[in-house]
Amino acid sequence: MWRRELAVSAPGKVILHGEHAVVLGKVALAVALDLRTFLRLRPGAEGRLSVSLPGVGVRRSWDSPGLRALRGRIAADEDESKSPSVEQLDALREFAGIAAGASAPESLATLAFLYMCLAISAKYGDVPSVEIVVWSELPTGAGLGSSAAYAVCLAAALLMVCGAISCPLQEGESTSRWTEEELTLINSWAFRGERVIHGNPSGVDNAVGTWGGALRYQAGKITPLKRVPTLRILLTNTKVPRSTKTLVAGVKEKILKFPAIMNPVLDSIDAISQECQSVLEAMPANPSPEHYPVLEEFFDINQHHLNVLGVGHPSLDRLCQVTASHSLHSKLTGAGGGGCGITLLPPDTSPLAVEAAKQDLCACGFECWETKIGAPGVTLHSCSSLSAQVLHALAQS
Ligand SMILES: Nc1ncnc2c1ncn2[C@@H]1O[C@H](COP(=O)(O)OP(=O)(O)O)[C@@H](O)[C@H]1O
Ligand SMILES: C[C@@](O)(CCOP(=O)(O)O)CC(=O)O
Ligand SMILES: [Mg+2]
Repeated sequence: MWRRELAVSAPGKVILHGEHAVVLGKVALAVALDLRTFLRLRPGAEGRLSVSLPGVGVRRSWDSPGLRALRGRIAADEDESKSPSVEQLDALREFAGIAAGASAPESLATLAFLYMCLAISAKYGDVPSVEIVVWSELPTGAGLGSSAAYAVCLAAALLMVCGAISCPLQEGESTSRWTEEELTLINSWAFRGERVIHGNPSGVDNAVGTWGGALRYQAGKITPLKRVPTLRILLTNTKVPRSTKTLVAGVKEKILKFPAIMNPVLDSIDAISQECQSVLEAMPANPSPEHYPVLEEFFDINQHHLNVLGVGHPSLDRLCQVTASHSLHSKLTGAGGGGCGITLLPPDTSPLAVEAAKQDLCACGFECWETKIGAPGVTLHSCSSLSAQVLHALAQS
C-alpha cells in the first residue's frame, strides 16, 4: 500500500535538428526545456485507482477487481516486441468506453494511462490504490514533447509505486533523482507509453524527458552532449493544432511513394544534425561569433527540407518570414504542421530587434517567449517544495 504524497516532474524538449528523420534511424539533436509536466501521487481509497488530467479534461476512477480482470486479458496478449498490440489496445478501449480509431487527446491520454498502469503492475506488483493528477506547463500537441513528458512522469510514478524502482527522496529533502539503471527502466516504459500516443515514436522525446540536458539520439543510442554553449532561443507557438501521429504517418507515406526523392532529404537532415553537433562542440573552446551564421544556415536548410517532407504549414512559413524581416533565422521544431518554431538569437542580436520580432509574431496571433535549454530530466519532489502555481494547478483537479 502506497503511503506518501509526492510529485514527479519531467521536462519538455526542443529538437534542434533531426525531427522526423530520427524516426527512420537518422541523428537528432534535442535539448530539455524549462517547461515541465508535473504528476502528483497520493494514497487513494483502498481498492480504487483515480486519475485526473485537467489539461485534456479527463477525470476517471476504477475499482481494482475490474482492473485486475482487464489486466489478465492484456497480460495474455503480451508480445515479445514490447509494443502494445492491437488486441491489447482494443481491450483497453472497450473497458474505457473509447471508440475504435478515436484519436482525441483525452482518448489517447486515458489509453496510455491504462496501458502503462496495467502493464507495469502486471510485471512488478498489484494494481495500485492511488490518486494521480497530471498537469503541465507545456502546450499540448505543439511540438514540445508534452506526450513524452506525460509518459515519463507516469512511468516513474507507476514504477515507484509498484516497487520496481526506489523512492529516492529522504524525509526533509525537496528533490531527488533516480540512478542511471532506474532511469533506463523509466525511459523504456515511457517509450511504450509514447507508442500508445504516437504509433511509431523514435524515442528521442522520452529520452530527453528522462535524462534532461542536451543529447544526440540515433536508433535508441543516447549520447549526452557535454560541452554545449548556452544558446539563446526564441520559441514561438503558432497555436495551430496538429497531431504527431498523423504527421509521422504522412512522412512515412511520402517516403514509400517517392523513396528515391525522399531518402536523400533524410540523409541531408542527418548530415545537418552531425555538422551542427560538431559546431556546437567546437563553440565552448572557440567562442567566436562566426559560428552563428553557420547555425543559422542549418536552420534555413532544414526548414526547407521539412517542407519537402510535407510537415510545413502556412503559419510556420509566416513565422520564418516575420523573423527573417528582423534578420533572424527560424525552423519548425517537433512534428510541424503548425505547433512551434524556434528562432536562434545570436549573442550580438540587439534587445530592440528581439522585442520588435516578438511584437510582430504576437501580431500574427502567435505566442512567443525566450527559453532556457538544458533543464534536468525526470525528478522526484516533495509536494511542499513545489511552487504555489504548480500546487494550485494540481489541487484544482
Ligand atoms: N498534461 C497532459 N495530460 C494528459 N495527456 C497529455 C498531456 N500532455 C500530453 N498529453 C497527451 O499527448 C498528446 C499530444 O502529443 P503529441 O501529438 O505528440 O504532441 P506533443 O508531444 O508535441 O505535445 C495529447 O493528445 C495527449 O493525449
Ligand atoms: C516528429 C518526431 O521526430 C518528434 C515529435 O515531437 P512532438 O511530439 O511534436 O513534440 C517524432 C519522433 O521522434 O518520435
Ligand atoms: Mg509528442
